[in-house]
Amino acid sequence: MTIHGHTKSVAVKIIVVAFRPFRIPTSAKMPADEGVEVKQSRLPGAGKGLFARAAFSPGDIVVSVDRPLVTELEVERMLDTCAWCCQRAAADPIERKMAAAMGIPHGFTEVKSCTGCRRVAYCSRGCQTKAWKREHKYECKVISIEDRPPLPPGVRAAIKILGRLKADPDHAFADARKIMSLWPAGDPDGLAEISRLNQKKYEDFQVLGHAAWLYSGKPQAEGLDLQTISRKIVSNTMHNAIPLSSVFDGVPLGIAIDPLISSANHSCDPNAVLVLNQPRHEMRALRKIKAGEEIFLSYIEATNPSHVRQAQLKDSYLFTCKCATCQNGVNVKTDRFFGRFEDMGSEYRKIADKLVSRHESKLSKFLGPGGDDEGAKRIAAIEAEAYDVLETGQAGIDETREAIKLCVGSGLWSWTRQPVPLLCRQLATQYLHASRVYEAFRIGVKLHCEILPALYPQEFYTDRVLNAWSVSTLINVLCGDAHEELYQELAKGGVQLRVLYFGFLFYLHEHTPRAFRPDSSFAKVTDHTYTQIMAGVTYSEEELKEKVQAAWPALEALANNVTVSSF
Ligand SMILES: C[S@@+](CC[C@H](N)C(=O)[O-])C[C@H]1O[C@@H](n2cnc3c(N)ncnc32)[C@H](O)[C@@H]1O
Repeated sequence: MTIHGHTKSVAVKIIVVAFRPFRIPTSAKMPADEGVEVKQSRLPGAGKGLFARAAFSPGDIVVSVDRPLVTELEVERMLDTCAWCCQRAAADPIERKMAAAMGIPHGFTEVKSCTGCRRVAYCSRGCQTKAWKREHKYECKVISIEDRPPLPPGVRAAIKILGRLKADPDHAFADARKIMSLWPAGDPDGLAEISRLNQKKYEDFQVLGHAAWLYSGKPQAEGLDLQTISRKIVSNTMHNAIPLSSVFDGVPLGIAIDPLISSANHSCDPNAVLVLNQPRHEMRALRKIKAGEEIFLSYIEATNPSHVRQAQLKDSYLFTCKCATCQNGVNVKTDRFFGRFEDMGSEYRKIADKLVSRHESKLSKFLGPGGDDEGAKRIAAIEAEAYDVLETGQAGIDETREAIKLCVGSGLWSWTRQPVPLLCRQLATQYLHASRVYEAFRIGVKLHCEILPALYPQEFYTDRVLNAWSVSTLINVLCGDAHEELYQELAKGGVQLRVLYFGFLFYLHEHTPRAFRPDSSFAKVTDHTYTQIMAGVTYSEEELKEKVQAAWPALEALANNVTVSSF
């Protein structure tokens, strides 16, 4: 088979949204814990932290846990996702068909609901048995009551832990104590701080904790105050939750909490990242970590400017970040603008003036310290508008595109200063939903060639690998009959899609096992694709690599040509 022919055999229409929202991948792992230890953090007022006992190189697994101590699905996922291994089964028939064609697990996973409660589901007898033995027997009756609304994840976690505590206090208390000892609820100062920062949230969690105890039938266990334990577990589960999302498409699945992974403090310049290999959680080194160094994850998108990060950490996690980056002040890479306000054209100044009044109430959130002159206010107003488009969840293609144009067109934002990269990811997803394959491909290429390498220097970073996978599947679609005309037009301009496909195939083959694991479902899918495609070509890998190298500058030129005026 020739290069020209190869893609026809694997062309599938991609409707699965493979562009994930920009988020730090969130699953951790706890390795055999000899490599790490929990001790007092050097971050002021941050309590304990996770420390390396051995040296790690970039990409090394620092911690790996088969399954976190607690995982709880979102209420919306309880009937289409396995409550034990967290594998989702796509319900939409078209999504299912397409995912199955690509060998992606949510395309062929089947889940069956528990016949006792009909509130949770499992993908296999094995998962159901393990779940029953460990936890479901404690919650099945409690959650089955028909007129009871579905309970939030933190409450369900507390119900299971209370059940285990009642049945086997000696054993279960060790686990419960580990969760309770996490900050903030594990520390009287931490609790006082959260009630000061957000009294309502604090009280809500206390009420939910009490509800979990009541719903569990007011359990008692000798020597234990289960009411207080229930409140602490709900509070700490909600405050320290690691969000779980599906590796292939970023669908939010639920939350996890684990004493080891959850001991890692946050840094805005993390040296490790959490990767979910359902249901295994792994923490991987992003750079060299010396023995004795503290290991940090980022709980949020660390490439946001510092005022946005601080606001997000306060809103979601109720703390003020004391990491080294934040201690150094705001003049860090994430905060730097590309241009100066004085150079902003009059057209953009006028737009910014209008935005100043529209966003008056939230300008302070976007104003850097000491910057409240007219220029700073206009910049803050543009930023407020752009983050609004990102965060409301209501924006359409036009709004997202306009927000990118506003930032980059103003001359102050580069393509790599947030929220522009986040908006690009959003736009790519929106184009995909609208079946605008070529536009999604262009943005994906811009992300691959320019934006993501600048934001995440590690080639094995999961978001880079996932984006490469999206682009490769889009090329596949563009090589199909439906896009023949466009294909020829691109070829005339020097963009040889079928050759470039191999560039992505090789990239994925090399980096997926490192970003995830060789035995992860994602690595299996990319490996299968690689084997299938390579079996059908007459060239050797070396020959193909040479062709890719020669074709690559055309792809880079395409990325470079994605400018505000070409939108
Ligand atoms: C998941 S726990 C991490 C373990 C925690 N330090 C402990 O002692 O249990 C998250 C809590 O740690 C603290 N923390 C984590 N990162 C921090 C940071 N960068 N600055 C200040 N406090 C931090 C906050 O109290 C936060 O609520």
